Amino acid sequence: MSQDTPKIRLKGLRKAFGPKQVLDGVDLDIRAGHSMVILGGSGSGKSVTLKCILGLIPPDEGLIEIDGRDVSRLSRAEREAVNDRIGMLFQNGALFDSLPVWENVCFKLLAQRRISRAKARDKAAEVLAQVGLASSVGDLSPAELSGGMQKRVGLARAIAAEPDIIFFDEPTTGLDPIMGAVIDGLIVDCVKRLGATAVSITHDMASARRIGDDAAMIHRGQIIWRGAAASLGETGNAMVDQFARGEREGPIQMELRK
Ligand SMILES: Nc1ncnc2c1ncn2[C@@H]1O[C@H](COP(=O)(O)OP(=O)(O)OP(=O)(O)O)[C@@H](O)[C@H]1O
Repeated sequence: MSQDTPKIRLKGLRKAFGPKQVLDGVDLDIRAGHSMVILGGSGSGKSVTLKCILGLIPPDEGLIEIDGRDVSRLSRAEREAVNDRIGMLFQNGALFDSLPVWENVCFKLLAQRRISRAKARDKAAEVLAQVGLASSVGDLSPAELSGGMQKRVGLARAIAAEPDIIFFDEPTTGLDPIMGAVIDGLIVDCVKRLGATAVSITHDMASARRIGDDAAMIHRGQIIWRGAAASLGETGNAMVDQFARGEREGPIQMELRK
């Protein structure tokens, strides 16, 4: 594998649900060790793209490569081995209320018997510290935590198994702006510490600029732009700039009026 091989490559990805062509030839390279933010309107296919990469939805056509290897048609066992190297922070935290925080954090490691229960408590404390939480939080139930703390625990769980790819689904949704910025800072720190490749979906432009190196916009089932996340709002692409600035008037609205 050459140094230039993208960590993730999507080529000609197509997916329809009934008559609805959701992905219509998505091409996207995600650079190893970089953070990519995927933007797009509601229902544009961001989550479907993520689910295709995770192997949760089979694409109708196209290639999904991780480290240069096509992963779109793997056996279940092969797929699980790929997903072992992927961490995920879900939009709603998706913590198990029936388990204490420490078991949530080490869930994957425990399920795969990569760690004993005794060691998992120490491991959870270590990872909780990385997201700014005291080890005592490990003994609480997720239901006892604020939304911001739940996100931190979700982040701790996403990084505990030291994945080399991490997906972030709307990481700041539902948080106040300051907590959103705190979570973004933690995401950047954790991703850097692991040297991981990050892929995020977000509607929050401040967050996109903070956590992204690269950004790409999906529209009508295709990637219509990619560039530096820092340039969002001033990319020179009328659609992307309208979206990033949240303006009512512009090419995207004109299309809706048709
Ligand atoms: N399992 C499914 N069965 C049928 N249609 C689906 C399925 N999953 C997604 N869709 C449709 O695919 C389209 C894209 O959905 P997707 O969840 O990827 O949007 P999104 O870009 O993530 O939107 P949002 O920003 O609102 O979360 C939507 O019209 C949705 O209804």
